[in-house]
Amino acid sequence: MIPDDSQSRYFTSNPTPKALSKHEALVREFVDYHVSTNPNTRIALVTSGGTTVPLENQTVRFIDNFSAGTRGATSAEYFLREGYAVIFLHRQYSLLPYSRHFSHSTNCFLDFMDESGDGEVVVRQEYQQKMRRVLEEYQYAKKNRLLLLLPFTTITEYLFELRSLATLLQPLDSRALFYLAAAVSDFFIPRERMNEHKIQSSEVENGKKSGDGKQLVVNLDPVPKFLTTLVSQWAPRGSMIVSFKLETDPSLLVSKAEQALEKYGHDLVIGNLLTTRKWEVVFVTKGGQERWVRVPKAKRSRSVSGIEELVGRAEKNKPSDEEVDLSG
Ligand SMILES: CC(C)(COP(=O)(O)O)[C@@H](O)C(=O)NCCC(=O)N[C@@H](CSSC[C@H](N)C(=O)O)C(=O)O
Repeated sequence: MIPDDSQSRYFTSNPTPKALSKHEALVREFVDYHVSTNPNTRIALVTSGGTTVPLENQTVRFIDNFSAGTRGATSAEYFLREGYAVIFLHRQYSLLPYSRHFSHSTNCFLDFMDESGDGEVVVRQEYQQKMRRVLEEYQYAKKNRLLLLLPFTTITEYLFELRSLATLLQPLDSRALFYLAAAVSDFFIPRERMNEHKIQSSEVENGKKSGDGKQLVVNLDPVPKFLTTLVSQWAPRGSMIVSFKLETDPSLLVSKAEQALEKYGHDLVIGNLLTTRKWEVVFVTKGGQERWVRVPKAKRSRSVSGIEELVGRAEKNKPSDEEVDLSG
């Protein structure tokens, strides 16, 4: 399928991200290393966090979204535990695998530390077991080069990276898996309509930036639908592609997930609602099958990634039918 004009135009009218060539070199080395050390190696490209839409080329203001990267960071840990090597394409400064347990403002690492009797700084007794587990997994991933962290910020950086990384994973065929948990902007300002410099409030006040009143009017275009091209061109033949569908209206979720599956022709859509995303997801597959997966009420303080069942599906095509407890 030839990418439609809007997609081609998107890549030709937006500058290639400065970090792209460095990231491509890192991915080539990562893939070569794992394929040479284990020909059966499986690599998951996990995207995580929210993309921004700049309002000015020299960006002072941008449109962002709510995503903190919990889904992606949590799921990446499960992929690593399942033996995948993981390329973690994430929003810069969003949550990361392993450090997510201790980095957020609600989980500040200093709250896990204390001063021992002889003045040494130590991990408090009640956190020793958890910290040890996370530290061991982190050190194992690092020692075996299983986790490659690549940051993005804007929607443009994300889409350029997604196209390049998918193409670089081609040699892996069915050993590649795409887990698209990033919250991707649906609207953007085309470069030709983008202010170069900071929008001056004085321009808005004297009506230069709006129709009649003193509002700042911003006209956004829809981001071209790249999932089609990812599925039909960029991604390796036989790779498993999982996207997420986010809604706020429960009555839309399953049907929109089914429409996405129909439209893009990939393997699985994991649907989630903004308000309940941390403890329930719905797996929607071809043929309109839907399975809700929920974290039991008693464990809802921890996020759900849905990954065990997903990996089960990836490995065996279908998980067993019983309800699963997926507290992350
Ligand atoms: C972002 C969350 C909700 C996780 O939240 P945190 O744990 O706080 O990070 C994630 O689970 C999710 O739904 N991610 C996907 C959200 C999203 O943008 N989905 C797109 C589909 S994939 S983006 C592809 C693009 N729009 C296209 O169609 O080509 C959509 O709903 O439309």
